[in-house]
Amino acid sequence: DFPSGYTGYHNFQEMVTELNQTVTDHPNLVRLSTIGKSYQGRELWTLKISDNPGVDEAEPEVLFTCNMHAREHLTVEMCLRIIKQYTDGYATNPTIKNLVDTREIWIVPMVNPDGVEYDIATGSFRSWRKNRQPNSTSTGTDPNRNFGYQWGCCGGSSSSGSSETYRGPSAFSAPEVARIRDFVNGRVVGGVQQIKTHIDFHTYSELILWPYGYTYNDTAPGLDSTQASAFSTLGRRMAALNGYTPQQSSDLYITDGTINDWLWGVHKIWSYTFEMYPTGSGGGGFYPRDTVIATQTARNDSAVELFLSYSDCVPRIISRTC
Ligand SMILES: NS(=O)(=O)N[C@@H](Cc1ccccc1)C(=O)O
Ligand SMILES: [Zn+2]
Repeated sequence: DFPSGYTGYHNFQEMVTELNQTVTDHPNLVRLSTIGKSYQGRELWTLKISDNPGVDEAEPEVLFTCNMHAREHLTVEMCLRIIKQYTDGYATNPTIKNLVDTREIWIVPMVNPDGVEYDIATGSFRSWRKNRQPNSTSTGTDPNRNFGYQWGCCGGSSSSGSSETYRGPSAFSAPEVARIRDFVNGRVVGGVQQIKTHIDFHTYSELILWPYGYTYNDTAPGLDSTQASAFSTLGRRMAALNGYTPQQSSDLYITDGTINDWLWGVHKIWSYTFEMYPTGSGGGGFYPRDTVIATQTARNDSAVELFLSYSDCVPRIISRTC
């Protein structure tokens, strides 16, 4: 489990308990489901937040994913913060009520539960990143290099099983990644992808990133200059609210097989990565103490609210219609 100084972070069971409590507290606003199992058989729990959550209403859908990388424990706290804000806040905050009434919000708080539990199993952090799936030479596939858009195309991942950025033997070889694929593919209704926007929360560096990661070019097949402008405008507007640095993800380094590139490349979902606190190892790197959780999750409240407000039509932010 988490060592002293870190007990405020949620392990897998504590996260599940929190989700179950939310269902108890807000039965008319949420539905809890699983999109399948991790490699070791842990459920990939997913919470839907909306008015009439038992009905698929003709409303834009938004996806939040967290804790894809095991050691990035602050991110499950970010997903739990969003859950709390948009359920507890429903009765008292008209802005939140309007967003919940007019959108369907999907939250996967722990994409990589096996990695999370492995990282904390001994009571001392192991700096584990990947999932816990064996490979030919070692253990672990990096879920954020295993998605099937430009998979392994461009030197943005590794073919070595021991590497922190091992892409897997094939796209979607990681069960956790395949389950996200299946869930998103399942949201194509009448030929139209219902999910319009997505944020994947990571740590650390305090950045807001947008596609493509596989190329340095601002535009590329499937991403024209107008779309690039919408991505960067919304990214910059959110960064102005949380103080992170906004940039195309390849400005950081080239990556291939990321969730962002697949969601945009295949589904045209406006997909971002938020790299959370701290900026550098000075702030505790991957392991800031639990005393920062409240401030560093609330720090994103207004950015998330702006994001949700544009989730019906992101190009509206540059005065375009959808
Ligand atoms: N969280 S992190 O330290 O792993 N950094 C992320 C950064 C990242 C995230 C999404 C697209 C490009 C780059 C990574 O997957 O390498
Ligand atoms: Zn990460």
